[in-house]
Amino acid sequence: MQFHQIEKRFSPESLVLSVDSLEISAGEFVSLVGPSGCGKSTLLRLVASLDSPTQGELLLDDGADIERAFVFQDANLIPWRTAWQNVQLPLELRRSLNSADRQNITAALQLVGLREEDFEKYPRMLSGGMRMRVSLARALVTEPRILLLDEPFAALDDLLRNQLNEQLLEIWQRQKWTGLFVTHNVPEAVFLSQRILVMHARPGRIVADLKVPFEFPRTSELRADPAFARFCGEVVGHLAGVAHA
Ligand SMILES: Nc1ncnc2c1ncn2[C@@H]1O[C@H](COP(=O)(O)OP(=O)(O)OP(=O)(O)O)[C@@H](O)[C@H]1O
Repeated sequence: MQFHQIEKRFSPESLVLSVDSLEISAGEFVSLVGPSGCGKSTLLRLVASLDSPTQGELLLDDGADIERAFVFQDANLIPWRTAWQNVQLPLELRRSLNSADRQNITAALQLVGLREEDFEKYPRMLSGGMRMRVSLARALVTEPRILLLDEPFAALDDLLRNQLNEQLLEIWQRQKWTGLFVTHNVPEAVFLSQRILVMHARPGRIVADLKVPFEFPRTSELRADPAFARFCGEVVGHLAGVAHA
């Protein structure tokens, strides 16, 4: 994925996002961190083609038709559909379901850690963490090559967030989609990513592009490693630089 001289304005006088040059390799896991309003969600929406740049060129590998899926902070499940039926939705919007689709729905729900007894439950019967798992399964069932995640775990407690981070990484290592992950949580960005883009507001732009120096697979022990804390400190330093710039 390549950004060339990208600008996004919602009105002529307000430059919301400006990215001169950025390249993200296929299969890379990249996090975006930065203060509120610096354009993180806008950048994701441009990649998803939910919005278009005012200027510049955004090239996606395999062209504009590349399969993309979005996961938001709110699970956005349909209340009158079961977990299984929610995951079914993006497939049924495209075609009538075949038996391979049915297997894929079950596989996606299992992949995110849902038990079979939960498949037939309605969203109100599921915990916040389980709802987010269903939301993730609904994105994965379309077999995206690019997965866009906008603060998906922000509403969850730390323990659950850590657990979902570990599971998300396992899934990524198996499927190797390109991951773009927005978070305000620096340890989460460090734990998940190969690379962190630190952004600055007004206009939104990338001020640091940091390679995360930890090998995969990553396990929960990494969070207790002093090198992990040091690197988080480095990212926070860049953010603080952003805050005081
Ligand atoms: N549809 C829109 N119309 C007008 N302005 C918009 C629109 N969408 C976003 N903006 C503005 O663009 C800027 C960037 O918004 P964006 O949501 O991308 O920031 P963000 O970094 O994701 O913020 P947060 O961390 O708070 O979610 C903000 O000033 C916002 O008000």
